[in-house]
Amino acid sequence: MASLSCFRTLALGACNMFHKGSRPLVLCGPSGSGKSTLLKKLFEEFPDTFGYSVSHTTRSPRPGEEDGKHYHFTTKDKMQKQIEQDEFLETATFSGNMYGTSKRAVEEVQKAGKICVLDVEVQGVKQIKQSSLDPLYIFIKAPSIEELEKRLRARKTETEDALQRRLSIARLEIEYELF
Ligand SMILES: Nc1ncnc2c1ncn2[C@@H]1O[C@H](COP(=O)(O)OP(=O)(O)OP(=O)(O)O)[C@@H](O)[C@H]1O
Repeated sequence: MASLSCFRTLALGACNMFHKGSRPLVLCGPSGSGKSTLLKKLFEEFPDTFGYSVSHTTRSPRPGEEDGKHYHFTTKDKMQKQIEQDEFLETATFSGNMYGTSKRAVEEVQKAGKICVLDVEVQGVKQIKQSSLDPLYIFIKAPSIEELEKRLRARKTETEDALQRRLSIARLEIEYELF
């Protein structure tokens, strides 16, 4: 995959050039652009260099998902309180569930001596830009909306409704260059 070597070079190069301490990387791009695919390969290839921050969510765990590993599973009340206490870098609501990245989740990766990588939606990017995190941003560009649709259909993870929702958000993100 050509884009993987570009991404690898960019991620490592950016960290070598700018990195003092452990400056996080924020990865963003439309649904289907390949963020998870690239991250999976990056973590496989450099397990000691990069670490993923564990997000919070108020949705129920799916079979096989472990608390603290895949997500920090929490309640709306608890998460709301933590947001009020300024413990989150970014939060979003999707399909009635809250999601977010806590400051502590990033610090835990940094304490382990790794560069923290965050995979966030456009709303999250806007919030992170207002925070003190000061990360490096990597935008994964989509080849075309048609290609995104083809990839998301082939991934077979979405219902038709969810797929259409993702595509209309992607279309707006691309048209208005929201990133
Ligand atoms: N460069 C590529 N060329 C072709 N197919 C790809 C490429 N990158 C990823 N894919 C495929 O496209 C689908 C979407 O990729 P992926 O899940 O990584 O996207 P994503 O950006 O993380 O999406 P989301 O934001 O919805 O989680 C996957 O089935 C993946 O195998």
